[in-house]
Amino acid sequence: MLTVFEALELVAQSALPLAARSVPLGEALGTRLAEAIVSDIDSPPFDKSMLDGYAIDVQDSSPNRQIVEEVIAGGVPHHSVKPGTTIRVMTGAPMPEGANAVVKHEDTSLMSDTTVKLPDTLPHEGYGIFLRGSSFHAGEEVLPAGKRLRSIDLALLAEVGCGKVEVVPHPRVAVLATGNELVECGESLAPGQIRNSNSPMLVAALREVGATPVELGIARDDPGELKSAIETGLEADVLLITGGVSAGVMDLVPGILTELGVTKVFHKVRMKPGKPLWYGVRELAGHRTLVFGLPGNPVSTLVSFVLFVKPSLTALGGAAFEQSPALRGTLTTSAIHRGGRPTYHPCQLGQAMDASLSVRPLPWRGSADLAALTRANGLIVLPAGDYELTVGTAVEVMRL
Ligand SMILES: Nc1nc2c(c(=O)[nH]1)N[C@H]1C(S)=C(S)[C@@H](COP(=O)(O)OP(=O)(O)OC[C@H]3O[C@@H](n4cnc5c(N)ncnc54)[C@H](O)[C@@H]3O)O[C@H]1N2
Ligand code: MOO
Repeated sequence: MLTVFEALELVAQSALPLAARSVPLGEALGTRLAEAIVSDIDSPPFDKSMLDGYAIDVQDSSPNRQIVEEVIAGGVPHHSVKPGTTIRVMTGAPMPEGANAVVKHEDTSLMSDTTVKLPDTLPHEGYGIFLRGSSFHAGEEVLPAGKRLRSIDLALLAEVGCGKVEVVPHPRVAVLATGNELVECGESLAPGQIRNSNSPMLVAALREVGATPVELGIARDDPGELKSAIETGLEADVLLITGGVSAGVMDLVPGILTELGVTKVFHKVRMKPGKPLWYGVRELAGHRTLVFGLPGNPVSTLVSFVLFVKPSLTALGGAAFEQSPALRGTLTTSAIHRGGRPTYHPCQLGQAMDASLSVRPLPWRGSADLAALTRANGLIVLPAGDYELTVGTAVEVMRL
């Protein structure tokens, strides 16, 4: 059986960036730029007043000035500032010729409708003005290719006129739950039934990492129903199927995937939970779909998602295939491990008195004990073997 590391290496080989495409700015949040962005303008595009007040020449010593014009944001001055005169400007208005500072409105007093008295001490030259091109110039690169776009980056793209941008798009990820025992969460349970908790969890986890979920509902353990749902799912960039990948009589998923042209890369990984994880790839007419058969138990699904799916999605989105960094913390209670598979054990991470990371293993009843995970904010990575770890032992942890 493959180790987690070996399996991750295989996934990384096929999780390659999606083809870049042009998207409207409103859809670009969280994607990575596929091109460097070069400005078509100086920023600001004109010398701009940063205050409501009076545009003056600081060399002019006249205490009172005649107001020859008012310029609002969006307007343009028609006069220049000459000795003994001033132009009233609003924040955002272009500065008139002949002015080299702005006096704040509240530091002045009006003598008449057309005369203003300036303070005894004038501001220094340049005060209250944002000079043309002082942020950047036309022709300058303002955002590099590969940058992940945050809200502030979208503001800059808008400023330089990019209504559409070339990005590596968010992966589309289909989510299919399988199993005769499953009903949707709004339904009451007949004997032997349980509610589908994997789909809402995966859809939300996908949204958290910026992927676009495509919900395919529940497919019964019926070859026809499974095949048709899987065929739809294969149109996405990634297909997540939960359940039906271990060794039971109804575990039909691997066979159907093979029939639909998905090439198996591996089945089973030495880890707990999540051992029956299945991974394959389909290439058809230039479209690649990564297919994860996630073990049905909700905790197994979650751990497999965190370890394998999440880094794949980041790589598809144009970044490196990387797991969130492993951290070191110190056990605050002892922990016992039994078994030949490394275990990802739920824990509560906190801050110790010396500001280091404290790790409290949580009581956990295995891969169907979803409730225990709601109390956890991390996983302890316990290596394979039979041993006991005492309080104070350093352990590897991952944040959830
Ligand atoms: N003979 C063997 N049996 C099992 C093995 C094995 O290696 N040999 N592996 C065990 C492990 S480990 C796991 S994990 C499970 C995984 O099984 P499957 O992926 O085939 O999943 P199912 O059998 O369909 O379901 C397992 C369990 O999870 C529940 N489930 C399924 N889907 C959902 C859902 N959408 N929401 C909530 N719960 C779900 C399902 O009812 C089962 O209880 O196999 C072991 N067996
Ligand atoms: O590996 Mo299974 O996921 O232990 O329950």
